[in-house]
Amino acid sequence: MGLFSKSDYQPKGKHCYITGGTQGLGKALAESLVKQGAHVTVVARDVEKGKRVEAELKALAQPHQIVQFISADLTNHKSSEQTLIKSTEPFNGQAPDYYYLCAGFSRPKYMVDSSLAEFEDGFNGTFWVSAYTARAAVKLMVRQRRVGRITFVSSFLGYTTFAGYTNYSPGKYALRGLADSLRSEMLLHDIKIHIFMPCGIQGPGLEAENADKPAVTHKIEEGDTPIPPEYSARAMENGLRKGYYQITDNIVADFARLRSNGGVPSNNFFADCFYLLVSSIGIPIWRMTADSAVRNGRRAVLADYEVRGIYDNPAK
Ligand SMILES: NC(=O)C1=CN([C@@H]2O[C@H](COP(=O)(O)OP(=O)(O)OC[C@H]3O[C@@H](n4cnc5c(N)ncnc54)[C@H](OP(=O)(O)O)[C@@H]3O)[C@@H](O)[C@H]2O)C=CC1
Ligand SMILES: CCCCCCCCCCCCCCCC(=O)[C@@H](N)CO
Repeated sequence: MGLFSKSDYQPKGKHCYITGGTQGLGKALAESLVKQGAHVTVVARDVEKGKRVEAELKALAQPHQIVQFISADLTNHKSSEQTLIKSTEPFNGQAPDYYYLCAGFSRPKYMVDSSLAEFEDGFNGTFWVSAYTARAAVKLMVRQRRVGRITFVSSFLGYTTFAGYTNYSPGKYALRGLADSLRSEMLLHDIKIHIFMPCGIQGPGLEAENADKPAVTHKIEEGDTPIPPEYSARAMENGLRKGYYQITDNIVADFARLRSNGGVPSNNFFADCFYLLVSSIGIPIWRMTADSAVRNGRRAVLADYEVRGIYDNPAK
């Protein structure tokens, strides 16, 4: 977007559908959108928290703005579809305009230590939790000949990954595959697709995952300083305003973006050439440090497995 041309990202008066809008990034976004004059639907599971957030958002809104919370588990495709339809009730059945797919969760663990359920929950809670809603949204919008935009939320760990994220990165990488293909298809219908690839975001989600994060995973992440959800939401909306397809929240993520990007549209052609050049040297160096952090953690992990009787025990 040029300095004097108006961005076509204009939440005012739009119906914004925010999954995971009751805390962290999604809640910060909901607040920002309400303040900009949007109608907002927030979706998450916990009813009590949802009602509380709905009241907080209503307090920020003008009387004509619609603010509603709907409780649903979005890892289920039927509830994902029904929830979207339900959100259209105050709008005469018209599909929402802007979608922000923030719902997600993360419980880092070594694969050796994960149950099958934890492994599957990881993928469901990162991929299907957004994919079902995206599918329902494009079908509804196209059927109604509506235009709009869908923003997925992946992660820095959707570009590159390391020990501890076998149940998280696969779904976050998969979201990138989905968004890349959908972006191309939606050129047919003038529906804009974006994907946000943030680094650490402070809040209850991160606190919960840090509570039992493997030491090696912690160590590799030392170089990243989590930012408040409001900053993260602002980075996302800045990218939307500029019309970026892949949106990052810092320069390190831009290095990862250029090193792992499936040939998607550039943000800024010349800046992207620079990021690619620097990352061609920087990323391999970073990978050496990450791998050595894993090797340095080896002794403690193997000793722990010895104590827990993992070795030569078919039941573990
Ligand atoms: N925090 C971080 O460091 C980073 C986070 N991300 C990603 O950004 C997004 C936001 O993260 P963060 O701010 O930490 O979010 P939180 O973990 O704090 O909040 C997650 C939100 O999603 C909702 N949610 C989770 N699972 C479901 C489900 N199955 N159905 C419906 N709603 C669900 C939660 O509500 P409820 O539990 O009531 O359903 C809550 O509102 C996530 O997708 C995360 O993976 C990316 C990079 C870094
Ligand atoms: C030149 C290259 C240098 C690279 C330095 C990189 C340092 C590692 C950053 C790891 C950041 C992880 C953030 C995402 C967290 C996330 O998604 C989880 N919290 C899940 O919720």
